Amino acid sequence: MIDVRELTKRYGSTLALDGLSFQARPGRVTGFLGPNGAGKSTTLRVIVGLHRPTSGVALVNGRRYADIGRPLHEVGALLDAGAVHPGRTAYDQLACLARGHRIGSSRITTLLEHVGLGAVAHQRVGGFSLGMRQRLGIAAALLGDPGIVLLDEPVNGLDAEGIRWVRDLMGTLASQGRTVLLSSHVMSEMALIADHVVIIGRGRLIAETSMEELAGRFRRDTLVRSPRQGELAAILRGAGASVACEPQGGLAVTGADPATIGDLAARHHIPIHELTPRGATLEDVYLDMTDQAADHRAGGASR
Ligand SMILES: Nc1ncnc2c1ncn2[C@@H]1O[C@H](COP(=O)(O)OP(=O)(O)OP(=O)(O)O)[C@@H](O)[C@H]1O
Repeated sequence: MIDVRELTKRYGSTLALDGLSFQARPGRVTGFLGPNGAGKSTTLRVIVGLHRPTSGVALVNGRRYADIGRPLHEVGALLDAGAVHPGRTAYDQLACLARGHRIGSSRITTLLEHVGLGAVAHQRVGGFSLGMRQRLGIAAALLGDPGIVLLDEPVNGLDAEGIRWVRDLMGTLASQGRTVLLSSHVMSEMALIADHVVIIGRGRLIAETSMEELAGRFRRDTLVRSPRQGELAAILRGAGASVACEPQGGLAVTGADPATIGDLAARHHIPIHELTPRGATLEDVYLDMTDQAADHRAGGASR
C-alpha cells in the first residue's frame, strides 16, 4: 500500500507538487497519469526517499521509505531506464544491485529469462535498445521480489507486443497481491494496463478512480437500432428516457442505461439489432481534464 498525503514539493520557485494525496492499493494495477511536468516523477522520487518533500508525507506500508529495513525486498522501482552502465552486461548490472542483499545468481538468471533478456544476459547494455533497457529496468525493480512495484513510464519505447507483455506481467504481479503503480503521460497506454487511475495536473490531484468508472462517467448516450424503432421510441419515452432519431438511422437514447433499454424492449417483444453505449474516448476525457488543470494554473495559481 502506498499512501501519499498532502505532498508538496518546491524546487526553488517551481511548485512541482501542490498538496497531492492519493493511495495505491495492493492487488491492483494503478496508473499514475499526467501530462509532462505534472509531477509524476517527483512523486515517485519522494516515495522512494530520493527527494525530500517540502511538506506532507509518502508512506509505504505505513512507514517512510527511509524507515524500511530491507527496502529492496519491500519496494522495487524503475525510475530511469537509461541509468545503466553501458559497459556492463545485463547480468552484471543486476548482480551489482543484488550484492549485499542475499540474492543469488540463479534469481538473476531466472529474472532475465522472465523479462525476455535470457539470450542477451551476457551482452553489454550499451548496445541495448530502449525497449531492452526498459525490460532490464523492470527486472531490476523485481530483483528483491518486492510487494510494491513503482515503474516510471515503463512502456516508453516498447512496441505493441512489449506493451502487452508489460500488461500481462503487471496483471500477474497485482493478482499475487502486490501494489503496482505505473506512471505514464499517455492515457491509451494506461487504459490497456491499469484498472485504477490517479490523474494529476500541475502537482494536484484531478481524479482518483477506476478505469471503468472513468469511462462510464463520460458516457454520452446509447445508440439503439431496431426494426420497430417507432414503437420502441414511444416505450422508452414512456419510461422517462429522452430519445432522438439519428441522421443515419437508429435512436440516440439518454436517461436509460443499455440494460434498462434491453429489458424494456424484451418485455415488449421488440427485437434489438444494436445497443451501443457511446461516449468520449478515455483519451478525450483525460486531455479535457488535464487541459482544465492547465487553464486553472494559467489563471493565477501560485508557482
Ligand atoms: N530536480 C529538479 N529541479 C528543479 N525543478 C524540477 C526538478 N525535478 C522536477 N522539476 C520540475 O518539477 C515539475 C514536475 O516535474 P516532474 O518531472 O515530476 O513531472 P513529470 O510528471 O514526471 O513529467 P514527465 O512526464 O515530463 O517526466 C516540472 O516543472 C519540472 O520542471
